Amino acid sequence: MADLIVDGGHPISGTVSPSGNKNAVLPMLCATLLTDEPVTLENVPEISDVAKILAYFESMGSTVARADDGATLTIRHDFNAFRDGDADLPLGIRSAVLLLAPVMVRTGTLTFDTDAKGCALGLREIDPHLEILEQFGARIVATHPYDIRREDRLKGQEIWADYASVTATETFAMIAATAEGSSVLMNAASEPHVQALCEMLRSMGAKIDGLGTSRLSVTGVERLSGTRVRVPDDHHEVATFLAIGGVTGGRLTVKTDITPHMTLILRQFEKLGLQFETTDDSITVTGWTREISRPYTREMLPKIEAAPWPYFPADLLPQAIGVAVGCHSEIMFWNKIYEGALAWSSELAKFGARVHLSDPHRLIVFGGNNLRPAEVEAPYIIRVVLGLFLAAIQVEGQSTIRKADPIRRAHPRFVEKLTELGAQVRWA
Ligand SMILES: CC(=O)N[C@H]1[C@@H](OP(=O)(O)OP(=O)(O)OC[C@H]2O[C@@H](n3ccc(=O)[nH]c3=O)[C@H](O)[C@@H]2O)O[C@H](CO)[C@@H](O)[C@@H]1O
Ligand SMILES: C=C(OP(=O)(O)O)C(=O)O
Repeated sequence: MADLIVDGGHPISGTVSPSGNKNAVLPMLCATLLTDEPVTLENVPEISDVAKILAYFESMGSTVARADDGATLTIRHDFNAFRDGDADLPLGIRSAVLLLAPVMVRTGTLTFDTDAKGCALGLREIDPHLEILEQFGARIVATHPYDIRREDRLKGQEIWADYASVTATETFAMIAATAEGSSVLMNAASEPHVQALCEMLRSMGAKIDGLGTSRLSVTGVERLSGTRVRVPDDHHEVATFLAIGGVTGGRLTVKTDITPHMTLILRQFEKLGLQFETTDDSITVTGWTREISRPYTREMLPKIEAAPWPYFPADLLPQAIGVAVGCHSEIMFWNKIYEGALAWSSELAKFGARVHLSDPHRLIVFGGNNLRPAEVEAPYIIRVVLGLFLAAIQVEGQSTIRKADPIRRAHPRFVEKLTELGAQVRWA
């Protein structure tokens, strides 16, 4: 495990381009299994989760060609069955669960023994995925390890999910695209990455309606073709860079075409005193007042709530918390999704921040802290490393974030990009 050494208190200014969205590229890579034709993906981030999925493809005999820009991949699969011993799905990443649907559609057989655990945010269940497979007609023959099979083409279904799950919605879309007849998913997730997968499937010939809403309807087609598509920029990374620029007193511009997806995200960071200017292809952080916006309802505690899209994303809550520790007054953070995503907040006390974990979902950050550099340890949660980084980078002096490696799962060249913008930060 590697540590991040952060020399805080220096303005980070300039212009930066964000990477492709990890949570978009992973389902898009998995969807390449739905066709025998080549698929080209542009703006692919060089991250360890992508490397694990590509290693799995190559172990199955698929070809992966990388263009000179390093970010354009052309993938072609020609296996249609597992050979003995080849069926190990990659472990240790949540998106392993996204291989289940396309492998089932492609080969008719699934054997695996993984809980597809990702970041340590609480229980990461696989039940919604298995339920969808079963509802479309696959049979669970054995569990732990799992042996799941289908005899015929999967059959279209109307499903009303318990909750709007990102990866389960992606599983649904990948199965329904070529299932017989029509399918509907109520309580579908609608995150930008879910929309990106559905747009990719459409460009392969799938008939999908309801993108960006909670009702996805799909008319199954016999086969999907190859395509060439671009992975969207990562809205988590866009917001993170802007926050880093703001808390260091810099003026930082992020070049991106995803400003329409950033409206609520920027509004929540504005509650923390960050100031932005937006154009069609860029967002600039221009200042940080440290003042939390006061609600008109004077008795109410200001709050930022994270929930499934179009709410503020749970994967941005740690970064918002990392900004809030430097503000002048108090604000509550409410993670409506995960029951284990806030325990790390006790590390913030080492910077001199005062926080109170009200229950597993709600955290109050008190303002007016006299922050100091600290040595802290990150849990296995990508975006918490960024939250701790935001606390460290705003304080003058040297801080250390132990076990910071999880950011390599989503944010390529993070340290290099920040160094180019004037940050004093390095791996150790
Ligand atoms: C590879 C990938 O894309 N990972 C993302 C995906 O994970 P993932 O798809 O695993 O997350 P889900 O959307 O399934 O939600 C995770 C867990 O939250 C709980 N839950 C969720 C929604 C809800 O309304 N009620 C509820 O209880 C469930 O216990 C569920 O197991 O979406 C999460 C939520 O945006 C993000 O944090 C992850 O980065
Ligand atoms: C929680 C995350 O990832 P995963 O679901 O892959 O663990 C994340 O991307 O912040």
